[in-house]
Amino acid sequence: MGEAPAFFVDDLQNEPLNGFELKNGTCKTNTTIGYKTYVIGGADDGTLSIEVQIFDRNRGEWVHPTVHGTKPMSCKGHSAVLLKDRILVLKKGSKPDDQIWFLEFDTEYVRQLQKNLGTEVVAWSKGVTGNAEKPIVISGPSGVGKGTLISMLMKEFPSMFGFSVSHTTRAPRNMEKDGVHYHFTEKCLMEKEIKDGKFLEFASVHGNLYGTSVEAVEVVADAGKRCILDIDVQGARSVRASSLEAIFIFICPPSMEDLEKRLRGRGTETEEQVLKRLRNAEAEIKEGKSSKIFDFILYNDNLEECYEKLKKLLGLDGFVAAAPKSEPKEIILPMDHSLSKIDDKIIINCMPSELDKDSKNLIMLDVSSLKGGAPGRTRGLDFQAVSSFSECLTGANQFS
Ligand SMILES: Nc1ncnc2c1ncn2[C@@H]1O[C@H](COP(=O)(O)OP(=O)(O)OP(=O)(O)O)[C@@H](O)[C@H]1O
Ligand SMILES: Nc1nc2c(ncn2[C@@H]2O[C@H](COP(=O)(O)O)[C@@H](O)[C@H]2O)c(=O)[nH]1
Repeated sequence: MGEAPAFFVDDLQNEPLNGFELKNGTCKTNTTIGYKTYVIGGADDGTLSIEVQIFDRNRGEWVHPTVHGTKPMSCKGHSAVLLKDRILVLKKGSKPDDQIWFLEFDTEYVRQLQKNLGTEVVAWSKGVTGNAEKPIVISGPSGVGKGTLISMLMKEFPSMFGFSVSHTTRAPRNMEKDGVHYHFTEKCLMEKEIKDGKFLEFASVHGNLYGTSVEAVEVVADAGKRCILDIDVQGARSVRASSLEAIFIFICPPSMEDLEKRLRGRGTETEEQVLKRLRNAEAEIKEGKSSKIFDFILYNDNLEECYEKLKKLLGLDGFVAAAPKSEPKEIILPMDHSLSKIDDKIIINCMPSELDKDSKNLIMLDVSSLKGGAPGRTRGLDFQAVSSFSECLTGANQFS
């Protein structure tokens, strides 16, 4: 706390409008919520970095918040709009997939962090159009055939599913590739990243640390695919308790003897590791069958039959691959724009030149169905091009 020489207290005490750019050239915006003013932006050193400072009006002093989530890259300026629990930040002159960001100040995630850390916290999350399909969590004892079933699904439906690449501290097996099968990492590094909030879940499994990073799940959804997680029962329990809505499937072996045969047959573990995995399997099967974590239990006796059942419960039996999905809507926000807000709709006035004044010059950004947020993406944004403010209220014209 204390001084923040790059910012101008006088400007703030004159109470400029929310989202107003404080000073030409510095490209900062300020947004006042109660007695706090959130100042977003940075000094113009060629590229404008996006920093966050809070001015506490009661105390008359600056607060340097703990900033979580992935921070937006520098840009040529931005606009800011106050929403219920976050500030919408529109970056100017950025690529379509990098122009909408949210600075969360009162979401569940931020409130929890504030409670744990006892400091002022804000968190960044990137805005994404459209929604992600519910991820699929697949659990079961080691050697039951989870990986085999997932590979079959990914091979038959390559454009539909994507695999969540976990982090692990175990050593790679012969054919395993870093970044494909796992992100192979060091224990101390993974522990630090867990502390930094980068993981959706993690667990100690058979003597090694495994975990699903938030990013691992988000990149699959960014690619328009449905994410599949292959994680143990502890991890499934953590995901069940998280805000991620998913379908939970437990794969059971027909018998312990079959499981042992499969594990030994795979030939990837030492005798000591095989015994450890088999010991853990008994407790996992008990929990998988009895706990309320899983929506479905599948017995993997005959592989083909089990695969057919898996496809059936995912609604894929008799599925004929459809034409590829249309590309997501892409718009580029012009540098020169002004903003208005009507309920959950942000109207971006693109200020057309005289030459193209007949064209639609308003973009409506609908923020009524936002989902998710830090430490992942904020999804559910929708754009429409409109030609008048009254059209924004009816939402008649789809952006094309
Ligand atoms: N229904 C089945 N019948 C016989 N063998 C099977 C069946 N399903 C899988 N297997 C074989 O069992 C072995 C273990 O399968 P897989 O590696 O898919 O297990 P997993 O559950 O992913 O294990 P882990 O959790 O250790 O990664 C493999 O050699 C695989 O070919
Ligand atoms: N909780 C988590 N468990 C995970 C994750 N990734 C894999 N696993 C589970 O670990 C065991 C062993 O896997 P192996 O590749 O060493 O045979 C298996 O049950 C996996 O499901 C994770 O990110 N989190």
